[in-house]
Amino acid sequence: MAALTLLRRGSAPARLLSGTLNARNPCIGATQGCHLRRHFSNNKILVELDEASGVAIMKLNNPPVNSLSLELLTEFCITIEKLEMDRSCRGVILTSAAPKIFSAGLDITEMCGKSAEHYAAFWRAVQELWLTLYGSNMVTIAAINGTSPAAGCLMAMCCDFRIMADNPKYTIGLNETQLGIVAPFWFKDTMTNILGHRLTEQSLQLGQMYTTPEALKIGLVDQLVPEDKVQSTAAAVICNWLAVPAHARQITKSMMRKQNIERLVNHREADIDNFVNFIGKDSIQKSLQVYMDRLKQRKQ
Ligand SMILES: CC/C=C\C/C=C\C/C=C\C=C\CC(=O)SCCNC(=O)CCNC(=O)[C@H](O)C(C)(C)COP(=O)(O)OP(=O)(O)OC[C@H]1O[C@@H](n2cnc3c(N)ncnc32)[C@H](O)[C@@H]1OP(=O)(O)O
Repeated sequence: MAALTLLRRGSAPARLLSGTLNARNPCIGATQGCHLRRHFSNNKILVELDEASGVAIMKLNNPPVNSLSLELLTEFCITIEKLEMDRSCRGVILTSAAPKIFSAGLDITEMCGKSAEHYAAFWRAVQELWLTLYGSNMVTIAAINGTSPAAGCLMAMCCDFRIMADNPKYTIGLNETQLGIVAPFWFKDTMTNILGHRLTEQSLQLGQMYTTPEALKIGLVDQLVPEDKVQSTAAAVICNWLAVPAHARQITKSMMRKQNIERLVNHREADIDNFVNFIGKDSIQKSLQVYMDRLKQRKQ
């Protein structure tokens, strides 16, 4: 099921009309203390939905580093789709349950020593995550409470606004070339829409990981806050976004993202074939193995 919410759902006005929230200030219920919270979780995603504010906090919970395994990717998409269908939910704050790591990106072990069928299923799930999150009608805020390489950075870039913990140890960026692999065109397109062509080219070629002040300076993140203020800032920011008339905001979001989304939708199978051919090459498998070995050696 291709999750192309922004394109395929003509539901913005319906969602707006059926909302239980104050149209001028959707967070007003929350500030008046009428909290109705629903918790639900899959194995690897924790969700707390505050029906008064219409905001769900979605925590990645795949220790130790929130690597995006096939299982996590699948759960992620199911969760977003479930929230998207839930009339009491209008915004999502995406964050990590793991201390110091937002997400280590794709689970490299899913891309090593497996069958072509496995690589195809894995890549389809990665595409689905991007289509679901980038194409979401909901307001999405990334509360980046730790380091966020590669697909971790991609998830954050899919959101409408990025708040990062101002910790000198944390970094963020698309580092694929450092692993000897290549960020696909839709990773590139997502970054280009945020940073522009020149900076994206440089960033991707170098596989650059940015410190938090660097990320703020180039606009990869929108706001830096002390670590203990990440969640409260995200809650305040999402209220501002939810205060905008939903149908107008959603149509605008769709207008800005539609081209990129259509490009992947129209080339989805070719992109999977490319990935399977690329990742199955002996030289690429060797690069990934060397990278994993280095990661493990760092600890010794
Ligand atoms: C022509 C083009 C056509 C098609 C496109 C082709 C290809 C595109 C392909 C792929 C795109 C991929 C995007 C990605 O997301 S790749 C993943 C990139 N991720 C990284 O580089 C992060 C690597 N990890 C780290 O840097 C660090 O682990 C850390 C900074 C996130 C955390 O550091 P810590 O010191 O806190 O923790 P560690 O001890 O390093 O790690 C703990 C544990 O976890 C394992 N691990 C870490 N990251 C991953 C990962 N991404 N996948 C799987 N496993 C990971 C690490 O090895 C440790 O395991 P052990 O405890 O030693 O068993």
